Amino acid sequence: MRIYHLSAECYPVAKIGGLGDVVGALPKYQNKAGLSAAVVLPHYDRKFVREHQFDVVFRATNLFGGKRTEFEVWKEKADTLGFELYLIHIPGLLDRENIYSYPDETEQFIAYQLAFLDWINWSQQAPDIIHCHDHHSGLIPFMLAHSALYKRLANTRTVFTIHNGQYHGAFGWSKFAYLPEVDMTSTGLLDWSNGINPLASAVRCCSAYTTVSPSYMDELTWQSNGLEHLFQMERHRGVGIVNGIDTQVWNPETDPMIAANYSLKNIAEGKQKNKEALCKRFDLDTEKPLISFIGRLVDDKGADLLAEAIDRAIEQYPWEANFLVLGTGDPDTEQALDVLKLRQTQQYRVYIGYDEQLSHQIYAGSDFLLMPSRVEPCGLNQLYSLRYGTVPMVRSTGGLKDTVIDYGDEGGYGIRFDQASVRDIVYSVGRAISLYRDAAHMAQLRNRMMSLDFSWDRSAREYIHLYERLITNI
Ligand SMILES: Nc1ncnc2c1ncn2[C@@H]1O[C@H](COP(=O)(O)OP(=O)(O)O[C@H]2O[C@H](CO)[C@@H](O)[C@H](O)[C@H]2O)[C@@H](O)[C@H]1O
Repeated sequence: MRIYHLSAECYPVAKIGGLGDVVGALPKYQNKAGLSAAVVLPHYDRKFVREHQFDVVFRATNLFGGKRTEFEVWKEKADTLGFELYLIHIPGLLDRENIYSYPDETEQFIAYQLAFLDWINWSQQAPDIIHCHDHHSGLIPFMLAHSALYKRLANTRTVFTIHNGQYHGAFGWSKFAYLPEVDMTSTGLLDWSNGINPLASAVRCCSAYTTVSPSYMDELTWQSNGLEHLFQMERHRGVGIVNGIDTQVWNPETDPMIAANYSLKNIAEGKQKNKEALCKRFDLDTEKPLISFIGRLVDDKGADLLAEAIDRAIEQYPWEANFLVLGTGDPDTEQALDVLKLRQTQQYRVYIGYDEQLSHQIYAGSDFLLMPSRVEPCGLNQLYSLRYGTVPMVRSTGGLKDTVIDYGDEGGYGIRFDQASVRDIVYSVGRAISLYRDAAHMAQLRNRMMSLDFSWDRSAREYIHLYERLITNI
């Protein structure tokens, strides 16, 4: 079975968040299971691309917004990632460094999707499945189904995975001219609230759509930034599949980015060494429990609550816990967290920026990982923290609800709270401090967490079942 994954991100080529992790891992596990899965990204002028060799496997010219546009498809020569990696290269449009936020982002992603379809259409290779991730490739199901240009691909099925339903990639009808010739009677399938909405269109036109956890499938029906009605109508066509983690990249036993490797056999010693290294770097004492946050500093992650919650927790539990934040995002939140340093000089540290290595060190060296998310389609941080024996402290929402059981419940291992509020966070910090004081209980929980299996093997199989079902329905 041949599958192409289309996405804006893929670790380690281009990653901003969890989307990159998933697209960098799922295809690898699908190939391990006997499929032929490849990833197609826009071309970015980034470190990985500069440091690896590529062949140009296809070159053509198409019409884009009435203009003849040259594009190339590059393939990474050595397949170093465990899957074939293709880049769509369009001079002047898809040859830049950043992944997002250019003023012509809409044109960039439309051009990427068109070039991909033209490539597989003209080179006469119809895959079994095109698996689109988030709105950046959300127009493909529509174009495939409603443009006569792609009739040759009639037997190809499309799967659309929603990693974040808050962002739709919507744009005005004035840009309709960038799309290829389509059946004009079907253009209603592009529209939502008088604009072209790639996410809504993908949900309506794909063969099946998925969310990255079952709970998030339900949440979209009442919280999806204006698409609630659509998700209520289409609910029966959706499947929730919890993300896995790449256990090769995220493995405390072999992870080259952390201070000391450890496994189930020497958890206490391994955690201690990593905590010492991390605390040394940030000038924190190792006696207190270390509660950390890693992530994009946006309201969906509850990042706007952090500064006040940490400030209050330190006031309420003086000298009882240390806090460390790693993140980048909204300027106001960055500033609030930065300014807090001046007020809380002993028990709080922050690193504003993106640092992959530091994130590994924090998963390994912290005692608790805080995730006060308002919205969390799946969440990977809690899965990484479990793998590294760090207790996740999560708000009960989306995938966090599906993957973390409170330590007060049978078989539990994490700390859960109901509201994304300063009060609930501070209360959970109190629970973390009490738990930390009970060394035997902590040791038992660490054992339990590190024995859990959230690898991609299981979730990759669920995607394969879905593909098989779609293919046999042809
Ligand atoms: N400043 C920083 N420095 C270093 N590393 C950083 C970092 N900020 C974030 N990261 C890393 O980025 C990833 C974040 O992944 P998440 O799944 O938690 O969130 P995200 O919202 O990006 O993903 C969306 O897609 C994923 C994948 O489906 C869903 O799990 C999730 O719920 C959804 O919101 C982790 O690997 C984390 O370590």
